[in-house]
Amino acid sequence: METMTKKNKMYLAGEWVHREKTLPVNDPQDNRLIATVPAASAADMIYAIEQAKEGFRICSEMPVHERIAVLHRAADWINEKREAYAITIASEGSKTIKEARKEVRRCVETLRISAEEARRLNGETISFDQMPGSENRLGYYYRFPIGIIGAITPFNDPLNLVAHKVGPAIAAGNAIIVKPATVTPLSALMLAEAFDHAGLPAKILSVITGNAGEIGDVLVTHPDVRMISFTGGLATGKAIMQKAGLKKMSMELGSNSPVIVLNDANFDDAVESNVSGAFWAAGQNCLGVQRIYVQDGVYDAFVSKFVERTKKYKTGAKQSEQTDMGPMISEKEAKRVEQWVREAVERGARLLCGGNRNGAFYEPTVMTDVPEDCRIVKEEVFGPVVSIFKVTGLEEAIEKSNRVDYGLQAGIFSRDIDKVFRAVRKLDVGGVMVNDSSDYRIDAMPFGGVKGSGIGREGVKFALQEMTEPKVVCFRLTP
Ligand SMILES: NC(=O)c1ccc[n+]([C@@H]2O[C@H](COP(=O)([O-])OP(=O)(O)OC[C@H]3O[C@@H](n4cnc5c(N)ncnc54)[C@H](O)[C@@H]3O)[C@@H](O)[C@H]2O)c1
Ligand SMILES: O=C[C@H](O)CS(=O)(=O)O
Repeated sequence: METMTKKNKMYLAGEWVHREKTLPVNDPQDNRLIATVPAASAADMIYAIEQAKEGFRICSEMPVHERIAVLHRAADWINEKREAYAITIASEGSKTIKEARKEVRRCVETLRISAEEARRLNGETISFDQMPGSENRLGYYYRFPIGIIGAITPFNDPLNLVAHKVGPAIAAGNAIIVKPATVTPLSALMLAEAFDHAGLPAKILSVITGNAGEIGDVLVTHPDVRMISFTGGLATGKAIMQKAGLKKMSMELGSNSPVIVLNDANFDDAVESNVSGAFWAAGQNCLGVQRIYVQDGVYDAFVSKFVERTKKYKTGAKQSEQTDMGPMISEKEAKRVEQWVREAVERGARLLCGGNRNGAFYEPTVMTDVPEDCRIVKEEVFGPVVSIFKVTGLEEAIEKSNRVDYGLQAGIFSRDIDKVFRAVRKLDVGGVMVNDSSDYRIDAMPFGGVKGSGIGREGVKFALQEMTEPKVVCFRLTP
């Protein structure tokens, strides 16, 4: 399947280049080879960084209106070819074609918001005369781009999460080098195609494919790379931070999202929202619903309805319009989830549906009575498994929600405004979705978490702030 016009090439400082050594890109559904990409060397990454120095000069000197125009042209290109982009996501990754189409729409939105935020990257005047002795001074601060940004991205949203780094970087006037997930590089390369066609000057953007250890370490440790914008697992984030040394860090890491359902919740709404939130992208979603704390007055009815609805969630071939959920990213990951579920069941958990694996496919799975010290409760499952717990009330639900070393987003279903605001204040997370599951995001909102879920925020305006620095300018006027 023709997934991109620049087959078997990577985007190195504005040039499409082959390499003799290549890596396979396989469809996780059947392991079919769909493409090969260059296995870049450490020398390639060093070259990309060298070229990015000139790229940063070029981008930082581009008038803002030119950056805005490039971002909109790239968005236009992707929108015109949206089905090809969706097919690529649904081929190299584990999303269904329906899920992939939504990611492409969001990528277009992310680039357009980046263009808008480029217009709003302003400073402020400063009243220096607030201090005695500074009566004859005036000035301001403005924000300037920080230089070369190293972006490392995960497999599960292989297009939009790359756009969340490339869009703001270019909007702010930086140069950026992307090391996409080794298993899903094609979408990132197609994003580069869009910018190439949009007329982005050479050397500003590179998308370097290859083994993380070899090229990732170079990108992370090189002194001319002034920021690492990482999205991925907690363990990888920690490893990167230890290697990086003194540079800006944006860490969008793992999660283990809780949802609270109180007795007064809109019951059917809570069921529908959390089934979708749990099994979207086969649960390989940092905002995926992993734990649901249901108040005792509606617990039995909720569990029954949730299981009934889960059993109707259709697992199958990703390219079928009737499929709700595809495979996981690999059989290895599906086996890990299978093992975590088995551990829980052996320790007394009740398996109410799912629990079966076929290759990389793992059925949507619901458990109750899961011991709280099981990995599937404490760690990030990153798979299609939900554990439902009965609670006596809001305080118990909040306390148990906060017990894990993650804090990205949570959901709460209730009509009681006082209880909702109590949860908003006390849930130790970066976002609380009220009468939505934890799996709700728009690309303009601040996005990120606390504890093991990361450092800093994405969401375009907030990424732009992280990818720039303030510079103060003060004039002393002669009396
Ligand atoms: N918080 C968020 O916004 C967000 C969004 C999506 C995914 N995630 C998280 O990402 C994880 C799933 O994605 P994944 O499996 O691709 O994560 P991962 O940590 O395995 O890999 C992420 C990226 O890091 C690279 N990498 C791995 N080891 C590296 C190293 N030593 N040096 C440099 N780069 C290295 C990988 O090649 C990949 O490009 C989950 O934990 C999920 O919660 C978080
Ligand atoms: O996997 C985590 C993603 O950031 C969530 S979303 O796809 O951006 O909503």
